[in-house]
Amino acid sequence: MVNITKKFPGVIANDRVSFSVHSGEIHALLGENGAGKSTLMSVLTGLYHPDGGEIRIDGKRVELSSPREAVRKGISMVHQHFKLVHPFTVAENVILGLQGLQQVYDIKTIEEEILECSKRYGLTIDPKARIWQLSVGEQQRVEIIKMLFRGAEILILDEPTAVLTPQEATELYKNLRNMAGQGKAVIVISHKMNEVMENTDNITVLRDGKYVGTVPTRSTTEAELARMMVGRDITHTFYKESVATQGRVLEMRDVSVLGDRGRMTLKNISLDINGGEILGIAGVAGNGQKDLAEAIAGLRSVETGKIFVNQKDYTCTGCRKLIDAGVSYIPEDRMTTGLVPNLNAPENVVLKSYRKMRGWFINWGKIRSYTNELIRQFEVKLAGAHYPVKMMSGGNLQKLLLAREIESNPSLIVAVYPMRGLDIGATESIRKLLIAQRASGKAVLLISEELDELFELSDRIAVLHAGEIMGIVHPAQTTIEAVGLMMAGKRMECDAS
Ligand SMILES: Nc1ncnc2c1ncn2[C@@H]1O[C@H](COP(=O)(O)OP(=O)(O)OP(=O)(O)O)[C@@H](O)[C@H]1O
Repeated sequence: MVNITKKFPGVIANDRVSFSVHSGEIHALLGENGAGKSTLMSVLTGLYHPDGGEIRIDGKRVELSSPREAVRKGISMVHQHFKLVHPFTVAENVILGLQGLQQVYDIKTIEEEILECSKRYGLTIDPKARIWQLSVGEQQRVEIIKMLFRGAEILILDEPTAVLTPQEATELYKNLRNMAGQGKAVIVISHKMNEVMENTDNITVLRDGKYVGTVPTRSTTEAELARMMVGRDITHTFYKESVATQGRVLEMRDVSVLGDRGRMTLKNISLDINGGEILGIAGVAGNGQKDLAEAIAGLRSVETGKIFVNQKDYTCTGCRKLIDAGVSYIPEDRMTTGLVPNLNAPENVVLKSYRKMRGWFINWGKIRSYTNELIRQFEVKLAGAHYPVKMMSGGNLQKLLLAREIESNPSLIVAVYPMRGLDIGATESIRKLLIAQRASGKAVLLISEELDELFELSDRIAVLHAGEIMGIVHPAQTTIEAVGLMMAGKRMECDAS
């Protein structure tokens, strides 16, 4: 890609960016939220037409006028949000969108070819399984197989490990290395420095829509990369001082909850959080974390048991009452539960509080200046104040959501993977924000897959496995390995609840 420029109203998302990738390598694309990584890859996959610059494959200039054209030229991408049809089988999903629809596909042959492909690249999958039956890691394999089936030579993955367990992430990189070994060019967008350092060959850094440089992974350091990304040193400066805990803010007693498929996904959960305390929830994704957060936020009804907030019973009262009781909720799914994609930033900011405004009409002037203040304080980059938030970059969306929830002065913050998709600078500031909330007497429930993060931030950690709490531990009195065993189903005998 040579001197690629892509402009959106008010933003130059890519400003004469050049980028090359070679067959046989895994190449990381790094940059802060909003640096222009996804835009550059959207240009490469034919989704956006660049305003300037050119793309060459094997030295020859090409026009990628549509995603289909890019696929034809051997370029495919796995997006952060998978594009699979859940009631269909793996094989049916692989066929969807294949070229030459006039051709009749024999599903048996396709299934055999999928098995062959999965063996060749180590991507174990059952071609007959339906997507909804698969774990997130398996769904990602289907997306990769789809790319390979379309003859991809350049494979792009946007934050591929954000939704994976540490074991799945290791497995994924093993597979990607295998593909690179067979001559593919692999591009990975990632915010996880250690993962990039361990698994890639070269790293290209973008900053504010501009190309900063490309460095071989083995001759760089995390500190150098951080400098390239943000233009200054990033230091881990936050200090978690001890805070005298205050009254009990959340209390759950023997709570059981039904999941979407009618199974009990939370079984007899009892836990509590005091003001001035962060309770971490550890566990492999899909072990009841989502339902736990939804039950506390009032989005999922409780089958048995009780939920108290500030000593008042809020069992099954619904989410409005819980918002009024001071429960903030940062959901995993920021685009459908957290924000309304087609509304702009001020409209999203006021969504939960407009009812409390005085008078008959909404005071948009006041809301806009409040939004501007949030944007300044949380360093959110907007696509434009009047644009729907769906046009913002993933990390900036997350920051906007966090800004709304934290600034509503809650007594309890339920944060589900709040650092997911955030760059190092933003991760650091969100960590500091959570610590500051704790210092000001708020109770925080922090759900995360990153054990390091949970150990650093939490006062206590509850480990969820198959919808049950395996134990509650103090980070200073346990090890990551012990928590890992509990995540796999080992029950802790004496706990810190
Ligand atoms: N469709 C669009 N319309 C208007 N502006 C856009 C659009 N897509 C991206 N932008 C803007 O372009 C800039 C670059 O966004 P992009 O999504 O490429 O960043 P990114 O590096 O991928 O960020 P993240 O790490 O947060 O995903 C941002 O300022 C974003 O708001």
